[in-house]
Amino acid sequence: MNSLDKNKVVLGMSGGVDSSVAAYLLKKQGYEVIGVTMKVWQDDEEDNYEREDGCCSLSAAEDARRVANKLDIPFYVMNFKSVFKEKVIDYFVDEYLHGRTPNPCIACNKYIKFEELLQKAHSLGAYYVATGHYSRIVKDQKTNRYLIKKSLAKGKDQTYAMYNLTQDQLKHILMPLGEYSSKEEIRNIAKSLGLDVANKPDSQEICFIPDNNYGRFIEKKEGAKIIPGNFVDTNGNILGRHKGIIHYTIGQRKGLGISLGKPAYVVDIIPEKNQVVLGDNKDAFKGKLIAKNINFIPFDELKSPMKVEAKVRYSAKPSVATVYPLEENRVKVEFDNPQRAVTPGQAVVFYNENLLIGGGTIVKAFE
Ligand SMILES: Nc1ncnc2c1ncn2[C@@H]1O[C@H](COP(=O)(O)OP(=O)(O)OP(=O)(O)O)[C@@H](O)[C@H]1O
Repeated sequence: MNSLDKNKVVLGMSGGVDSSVAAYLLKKQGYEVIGVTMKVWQDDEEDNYEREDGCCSLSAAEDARRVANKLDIPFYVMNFKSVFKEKVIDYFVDEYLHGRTPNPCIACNKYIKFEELLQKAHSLGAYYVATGHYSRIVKDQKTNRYLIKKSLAKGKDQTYAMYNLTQDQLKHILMPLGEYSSKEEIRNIAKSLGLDVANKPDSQEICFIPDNNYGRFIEKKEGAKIIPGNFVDTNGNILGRHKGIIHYTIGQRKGLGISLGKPAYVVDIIPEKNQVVLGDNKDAFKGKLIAKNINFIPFDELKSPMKVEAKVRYSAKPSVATVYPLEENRVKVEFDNPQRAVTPGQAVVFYNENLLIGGGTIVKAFE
């Protein structure tokens, strides 16, 4: 570790405008920057890097290479396919098969970008790994802990997917975009540098499923295990047939393929019975949840109940709640106002204004 150079950083470059501008900003700050595009997504039969879309397309790597050339920084394409399959894709598929709704970006941040890529950075002698995420990492001078704060760009903040990073990871991460107040500013920097990625659209939610059809993606990989079952009402009465639990998520209304003469919403999924429970919109609201695999950022352990603002999904508004510590690294969260579509498998993430307090994986929601 002693031989790591604190002036050297490996930057994950996805060929988009954010990581391209991050390269420029880091270089301007005096860092020796090494650009890396990770190839992460692989298909069993075909090599999907050849496609024109998705973060790992050939064109994405070529975009990143062109930016690196223009900024005069070394650039490599590295193969992370097998670890990405194990830590992100297999987890993603398995969660759906068990009736939960996973968040692959959280797994990718923890295990790929800030673990595997960080290890690569260290093997190249770099102390830091950097990304174009909208998030701020600051060191608390009093406690010497690394804290995560929301980005200043409203609507772009990506801290939700970082709640489970450790202090050891955080001390090696740089995110130079967090201090900027809008994406527009970042695009303008790219334009002023003459980078042709300046107007590229934002990347979509799941990088390895470019058409967003995750049901088909899982079916193609795990076809045999997807078994149709019953839609039931909240009293357990059978309403009709569903296509397999992987095709549904809590709160879903569209694409149910059943007509009940009134709007119907998925309010629960019972994997043991292979059932999807349909109800009214009001049935999709829950006031309490249990979460596991809890990680806190400003401290190691929660010793007494804490008032926070909590988010139950990436796009949810933070809502006032109390977090109660439980055994086995779990918590109970009680919201002041019930939340819609609290979904097992998704993360609940706690904030105190701009400060990320921590979070965990939702196990169940109730009342
Ligand atoms: N395939 C990849 N290889 C290397 N780094 C990556 C890759 N995909 C994402 N990253 C890094 O993670 C950051 C956040 O990724 P995300 O998918 O949210 O992209 P984004 O916010 O649209 O950024 P960009 O505009 O740089 O694509 C990127 O800015 C980049 O630093």
